[in-house]
Amino acid sequence: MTRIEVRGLTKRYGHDTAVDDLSFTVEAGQVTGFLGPNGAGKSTTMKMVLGLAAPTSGSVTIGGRRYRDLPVPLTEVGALLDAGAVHPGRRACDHLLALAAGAGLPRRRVGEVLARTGLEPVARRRAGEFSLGMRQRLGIAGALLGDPRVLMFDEPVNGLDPEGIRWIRGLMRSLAAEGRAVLVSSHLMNEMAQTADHLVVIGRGRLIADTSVTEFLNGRGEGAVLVRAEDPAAFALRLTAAGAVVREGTGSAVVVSGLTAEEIGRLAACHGAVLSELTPQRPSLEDAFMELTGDSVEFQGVSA
Ligand SMILES: Nc1ncnc2c1ncn2[C@@H]1O[C@H](COP(=O)(O)OP(=O)(O)OP(=O)(O)O)[C@@H](O)[C@H]1O
Repeated sequence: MTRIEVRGLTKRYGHDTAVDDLSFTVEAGQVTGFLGPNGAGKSTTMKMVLGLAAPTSGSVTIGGRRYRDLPVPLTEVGALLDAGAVHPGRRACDHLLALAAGAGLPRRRVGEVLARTGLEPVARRRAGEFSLGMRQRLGIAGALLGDPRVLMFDEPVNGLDPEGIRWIRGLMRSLAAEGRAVLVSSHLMNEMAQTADHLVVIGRGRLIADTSVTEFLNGRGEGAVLVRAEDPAAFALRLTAAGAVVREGTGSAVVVSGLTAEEIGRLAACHGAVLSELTPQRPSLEDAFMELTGDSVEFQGVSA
């Protein structure tokens, strides 16, 4: 099984450390979400996987070999780093034919990847006339050309409409189902939770979390509890006396932290309070992500 292995990877630009002693593995048959705020070092790491940037120290291998030691790289690893990197005057099919010829791949692969990415009807149009979604598909067609076992996509859903996003999600899932190792970067936790099996989270170049999505979702503790009581003011006093922190919610509801839903239910039963709602509020995925990466955000705005 071909996998990407990142070991002690470090990249410094002058005094700045973009990637800091990073180690993780991208397994075959899975979509691994590569998450981090802007400037976390995701693109730099991906460039090092592809030999486009040299590590200051550490190593990264694809199927046990460094990128530069791969005899025909396009057949081992495909990547979409920048969808804009196609000459605007080139027809989509000519762009792919040139890539195929350069890697010694048969011409039939061009037809196959055009079909897989839904670009057949526009194959003879120039890349400069393409929408962002079509350019993304063309970039992905190029990544798939050599039928590689490892695929990397840098922010593939950025700027896409819902249809484009759904298509990319489906494609990632099907590539993983074919046994390929798929690494996808994003700064959106919600997006990754819907697509990925595994998450590698980095901040300021360092590893923050390396976990399955299921583990991550289960590990998020119970947050506050939404409570709707017949007499909210009276029950709020009971809650505060029991050590809870009570905030106003929408309508007559209050948001309670410091007690579990079960404890609040018992308290209500004990005092004969009538509740019409008792709902644990799980912190959103984005909240959980912000909590994880909060200290490593490069530029923080000041809220009013
Ligand atoms: N060629 C370069 N020269 C100097 N600094 C660089 C270079 N490339 C990246 N950096 C710096 O390295 C850090 C990591 O950047 P990188 O683009 O890898 O982050 P990222 O996680 O991909 O961010 P984003 O989500 O914004 O694309 C940033 O502080 C960036 O300014």
